[in-house]
Amino acid sequence: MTTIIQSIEECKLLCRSFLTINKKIGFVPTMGALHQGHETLFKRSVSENDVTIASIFVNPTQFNDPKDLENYPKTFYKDLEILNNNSVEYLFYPEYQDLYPDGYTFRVSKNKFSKILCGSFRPNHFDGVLTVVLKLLNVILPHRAYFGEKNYQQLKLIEQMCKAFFLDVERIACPTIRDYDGLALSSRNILLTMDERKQFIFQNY
Ligand SMILES: Nc1ncnc2c1ncn2[C@@H]1O[C@H](COP(=O)(O)OP(=O)(O)OP(=O)(O)O)[C@@H](O)[C@H]1O
Ligand SMILES: CC(C)(CO)[C@@H](O)C(=O)[O-]
Ligand code: BAL
Repeated sequence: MTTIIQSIEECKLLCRSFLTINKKIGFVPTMGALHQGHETLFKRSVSENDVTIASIFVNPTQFNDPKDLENYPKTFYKDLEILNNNSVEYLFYPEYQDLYPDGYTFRVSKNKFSKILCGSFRPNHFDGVLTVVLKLLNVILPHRAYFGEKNYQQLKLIEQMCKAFFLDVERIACPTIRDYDGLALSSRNILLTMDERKQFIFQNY
């Protein structure tokens, strides 16, 4: 059974207790609405570590469009079933106030590479991503953290941040899992109309 942890303090205590007995922690950060793409990250972490912790947190600071944040799919009970079925031991499920006691006055800011590609049409998106990932890594102190290659720019920026701040975590890049028609699996796909879906498949190739 996956155990849900909401408090930062409880999560820190638990993770540090694993470290003192030399247990390797694998961490898979997500925004929920889990699918088979996420499942490959869970499976890999479970097979490579003593304990796996997933997080679900729809991080408001990485959304530049309030409608996108409002419409982001939420499927908590199905997510819990997926975590259980994949033998993920812990779900870290914090609230905004817990993760941002400073009200986002402190942040990780990356110039240059965060401003191009995806970052050019989602202003400040990657500052929000990097800030929340740094917070989560500091709470959990995992040996390994798992990220999808689907979000390639995100993956590269997280790798650069870990190097810049001397974080010990090993970053594991996982291949993109696609749907029957070739479209990369994505939590937001359930919001697409058939026409939008066809257009995205076309853009994929
Ligand atoms: N199809 C996929 N294959 C492999 N990894 C994936 C896939 N989709 C997402 N991931 C990875 O899972 C992690 C959590 O991603 P997230 O919860 O944002 O889901 P998402 O499907 O990318 O959602 P969105 O609709 O926001 O793009 C990220 O590291 C992401 O790269
Ligand atoms: C890494 C992440 C969990 C940070 O909110 C998010 O950007 C995601 O799910 O890709
Ligand atoms: N998986 C990417 C996170 C985002 O779109 O905000």
